[in-house]
Amino acid sequence: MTANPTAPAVRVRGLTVVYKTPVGELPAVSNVDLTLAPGTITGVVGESGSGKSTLALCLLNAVQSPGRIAAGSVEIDGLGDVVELGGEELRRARGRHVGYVFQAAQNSLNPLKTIGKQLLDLGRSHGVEDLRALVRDAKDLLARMGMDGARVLDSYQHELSGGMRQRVGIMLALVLNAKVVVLDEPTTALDMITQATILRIVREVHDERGLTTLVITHDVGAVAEVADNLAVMYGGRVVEHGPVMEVLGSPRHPYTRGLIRAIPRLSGDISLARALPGRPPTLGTLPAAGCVFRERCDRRMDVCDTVEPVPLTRDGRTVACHAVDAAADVDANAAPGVAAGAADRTPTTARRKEYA
Ligand SMILES: Nc1ncnc2c1ncn2[C@@H]1O[C@H](COP(=O)(O)OP(=O)(O)OP(=O)(O)O)[C@@H](O)[C@H]1O
Repeated sequence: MTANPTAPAVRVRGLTVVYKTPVGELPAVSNVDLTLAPGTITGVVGESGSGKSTLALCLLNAVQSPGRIAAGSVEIDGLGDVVELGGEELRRARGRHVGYVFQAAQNSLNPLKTIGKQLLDLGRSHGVEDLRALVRDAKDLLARMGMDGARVLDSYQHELSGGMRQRVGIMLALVLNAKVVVLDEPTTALDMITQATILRIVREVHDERGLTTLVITHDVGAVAEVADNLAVMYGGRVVEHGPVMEVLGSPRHPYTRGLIRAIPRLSGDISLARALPGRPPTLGTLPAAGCVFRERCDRRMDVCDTVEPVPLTRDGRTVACHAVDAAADVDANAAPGVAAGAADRTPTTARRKEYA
């Protein structure tokens, strides 16, 4: 898996998204920094409500009322800060620059038009001149996903199964040749075998076309198959981010460890799988200060109640956890030749930059 350096980078900085609730606006995504390196696939995992879809919508500046982007930027190479785009510029960017498969894509097709008609509408609305080539490309993508392209294009959505509609959604996200592709739960309506096939095709198309891809999923196992990097979200924060095999192989954040421990095993000792105790926070139950994960954490310290941990990057891995920082400092202090400043625990933005 070699990343394509000509693909666009995506830089999310200080992103905060709030939703209006009866008790005021509350953050679903809080001050998130996340870079998608050019030509890589980044998986985003986390329990329901952790903010994955909200973060992904920001790549298209598509957060809908009662939500809004309250702060931050989403810079995409060749496009600029998407948060600043509006009107016609934004409409053109969607589909052309950023392809998107929405969660429940299988339900988002127009029931009154054939898939082929919707494909042509999409092409025309983006000024595609060679509509024949567009249809050819669509058929090719559908065939790769195991479908009869001509038949599918002649069908209405009710004539297709949920899994077929989901694959149509993936085709529509890829067919305009967008260089940034966001897939929100792309395989939920598919059985296990088809999921694996679709993710393999996503990987192939990603490599062939030199894309930068974000894949949101609940399925930690599936993401290991397809992603280069993994971001773990909890309570609207990215609590850990790094190369997928490293994050899954030696998770540092207690939440990542809990998520991995909770994966049911198909072989070996089934009793080793342990559900993470407690429940993820909702917008209303998110603590106003301190670490959002502390109530469920097995490494909770006093500082976690009052100070929110700042994401620190070491050895290409970003983790937001006081306990991990404390342990790393012990190691750093034990190692000869390490700068004394590494033991400074002051959680400031300046410090974050220094590590990043
Ligand atoms: N339209 C909305 N109005 C109010 N709150 C919302 C709205 N959409 C999302 N939220 C809240 O924002 C938080 C993040 O939701 P989001 O859908 O981004 O999470 P998610 O990780 O994608 O969850 P899932 O895996 O279930 O899709 C949740 O607490 C959710 O209840």
